[in-house]
Amino acid sequence: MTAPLTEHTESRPEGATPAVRLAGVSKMYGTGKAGILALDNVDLTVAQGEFVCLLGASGCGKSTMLSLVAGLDAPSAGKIDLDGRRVSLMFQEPALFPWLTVSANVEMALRAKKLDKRQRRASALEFLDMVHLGGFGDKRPHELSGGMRQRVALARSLAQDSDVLLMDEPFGALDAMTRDLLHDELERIWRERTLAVLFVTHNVREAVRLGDRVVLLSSRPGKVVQDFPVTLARPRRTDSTEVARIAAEITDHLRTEVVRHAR
Ligand SMILES: Nc1ncnc2c1ncn2[C@@H]1O[C@H](COP(=O)(O)OP(=O)(O)OP(=O)(O)O)[C@@H](O)[C@H]1O
Repeated sequence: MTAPLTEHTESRPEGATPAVRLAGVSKMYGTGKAGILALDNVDLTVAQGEFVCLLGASGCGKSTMLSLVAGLDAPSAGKIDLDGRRVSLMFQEPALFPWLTVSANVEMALRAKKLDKRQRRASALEFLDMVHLGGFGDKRPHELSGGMRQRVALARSLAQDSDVLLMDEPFGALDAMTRDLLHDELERIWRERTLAVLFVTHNVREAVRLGDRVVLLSSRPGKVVQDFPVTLARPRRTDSTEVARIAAEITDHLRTEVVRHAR
């Protein structure tokens, strides 16, 4: 096993404003003998403007963590503090309404705002422009490619005006080329809007391509075991030797966690 890149001490930049704080968070599904402890005493902070990628074996509680931060479920113990920030969640499946146009799908996210119909439409088109889908507003989802549909989902997430973007393997179903393009777009938007991003992936290179930090969870119950700061200059390339080198080191640690679970 290679030496750790860093032990698990939080590598968040000093003085940065915390956007998401998990303190001693545990999640138990069910009770008694049949209960499943999905997360165990997790401490994690994501700063505003920080991009954090979460890696871990299948079933270690990554999606559980996102759903707790999104407020879809409550922790069994511990505290999650967002300090009033708005959160949006994006999944591997874009989950668009097939009977609505692309623009109307994004407009759905704008309904909470006090905008009239015309303003909503104009705003939706701006968000579609942001993800390079200007001109596709009147199409239906089935007329778009998988990558374009994920762009619509991203536009819809951004339209929610959130400060925190939670992404659960959002590009997992896409081909490598499309994924690369979406990495570039996501990185640009993240920077422009100073978002805090918590991004779940199984793809170690993707984590190193995107993350300011890569956080490794143990096998179930998920605990933060290591926190790898990635200080490579941006934009990075998934196929660069530097990304590959760091990804290989992190993969060694991930493999140790996966093997521990398999025993
Ligand atoms: N609603 C639920 N009820 C009961 N158990 C659940 C529920 N949601 C998740 N679990 C269990 O909690 C554990 C963590 O699941 P979770 O989906 O968070 O893991 P994950 O790391 O996202 O997995 P994967 O990488 O395979 O998507 C798993 O054992 C799962 O079976």
